[in-house]
Amino acid sequence: MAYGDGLDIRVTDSTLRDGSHAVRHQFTEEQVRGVVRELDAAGVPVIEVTHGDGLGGSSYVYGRSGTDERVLIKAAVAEARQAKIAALMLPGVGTKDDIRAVHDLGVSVIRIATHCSEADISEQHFGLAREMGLETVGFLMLAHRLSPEDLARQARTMVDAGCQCVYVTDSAGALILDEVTDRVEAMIAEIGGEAQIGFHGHQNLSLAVANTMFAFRAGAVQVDGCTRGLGAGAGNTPTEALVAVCDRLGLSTGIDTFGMMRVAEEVVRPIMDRECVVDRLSLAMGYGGVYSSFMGHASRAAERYGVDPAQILLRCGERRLVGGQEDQITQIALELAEETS
Ligand SMILES: C[C@H](O)CC(=O)C(=O)O
Ligand SMILES: [Mn+2]
Repeated sequence: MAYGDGLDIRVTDSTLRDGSHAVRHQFTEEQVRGVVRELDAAGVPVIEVTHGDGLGGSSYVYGRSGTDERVLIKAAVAEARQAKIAALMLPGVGTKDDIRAVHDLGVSVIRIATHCSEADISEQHFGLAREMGLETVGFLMLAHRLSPEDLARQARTMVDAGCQCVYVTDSAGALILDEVTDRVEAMIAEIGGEAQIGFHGHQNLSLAVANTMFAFRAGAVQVDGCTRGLGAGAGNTPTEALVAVCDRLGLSTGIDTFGMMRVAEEVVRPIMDRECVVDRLSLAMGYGGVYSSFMGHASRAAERYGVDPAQILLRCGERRLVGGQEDQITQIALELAEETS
């Protein structure tokens, strides 16, 4: 299966959205301009720019943005010559007014994300986005928590509402190879022919590139990466490594392999606080199936209450917490502090 438009796979680079988690939502306008300019020149077809938790995410609970995301989005649109600019929104965090506003700023792809079992909360947003002529993508987050068949049923809800591509979103970096294949295949059986399938990977179990290739082989034609892996938790599928693998396999992404390597090293690495790595914490998250963006919150709560961040994260996994329940991380830290006092 191929994406079309001469591409086998269409890559969306989410450095300036998922990477926002890893820099505590402090991207500056200058950084966004620089990264967009270079990714665009390397041929990246879609670049996502938003607060890490999507439109409207700047808040006490999720973390305040250093620069208003609309300023960043406007700057990204101004810099892009060929790339489409995408924005992510989570119904309830953002609203339909946010979709209208970023459409007016020049965003052309809207990606609407829900927990994997809650697709129905996205219906009105897909409807509005299609009426406005936006390209639509759906994210079924923490996709490891549902069976392939149940996930496919959720994908059906999104497609019926107007979604043109549904992503298997491995928010915890918890899926392992065939588990990706099974989910993509189940979605193809349910919505193939009506919509495309995508895959968004995290690196917690060191499988992001391999999982992405398993997704492609099963029929996914849109995939995500973050340059230098800059993203939540252990980071995301590194775009430059993904592009190099596709190149070696003769799959066209439209992206310049060596250009991407340069952007990763010379443009993105210098704006990172630290490398995104598979360490004790991020690996425990992949193992325990914990939402990647909980890592920063857990580290801060652990420091504040003098408890082990890995224990916080493992408890988040046991309780099957989902995005939006970040306040419970503090609650768990307090419980652990009480248990050990
Ligand atoms: C809002 C989340 O960070 C979306 C995402 O990238 C994921 O679930 O993974
Ligand atoms: Mn992610």
